[in-house]
Amino acid sequence: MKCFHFTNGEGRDNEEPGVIPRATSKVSWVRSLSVASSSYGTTRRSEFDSDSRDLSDSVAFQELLSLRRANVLRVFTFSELKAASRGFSRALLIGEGGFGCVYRGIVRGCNVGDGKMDVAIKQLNRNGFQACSLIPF
Ligand SMILES: Nc1ncnc2c1ncn2[C@@H]1O[C@H](COP(=O)(O)OP(=O)(O)OP(=O)(O)O)[C@@H](O)[C@H]1O
Repeated sequence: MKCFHFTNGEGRDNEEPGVIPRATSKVSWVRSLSVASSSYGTTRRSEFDSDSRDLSDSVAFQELLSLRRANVLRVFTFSELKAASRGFSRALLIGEGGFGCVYRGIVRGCNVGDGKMDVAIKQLNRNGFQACSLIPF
């Protein structure tokens, strides 16, 4: 999983937001986000298999860079991610990585399909950087 730290959307060049494309992309509040996917809304579970993951992450990173350049990225607030995962419900826990737990969730208002998207949301450990991440599921 790639992690990008940023502050308010006006960050340094090396601060890449982990976001989903959307027509409007104004940022009012952000935390650290991360994203790993090569195809929004159509991520296959096999992308998390060890052999394909590095390539998948690399493709996703390049895609995120081009989306950011096109200014069609949307940053989700902590509240949105919390709501999407029903308050980081243990019932929606789908995994755990070195930096925190990953929850399944649904975000709305995306510029894909019916506007709803299944995502994986990582909540970083409080002992590290307290933040969330969002990954197309
Ligand atoms: N997009 C996703 N779709 C489905 N399951 C996911 C997704 N992302 C993560 N998971 C699940 O959560 C687990 C932990 O994922 P994570 O990316 O946090 O692992 P990691 O790379 O080892 O963690 P870290 O980057 O914190 O070291 C995965 O093994 C997987 O089971």
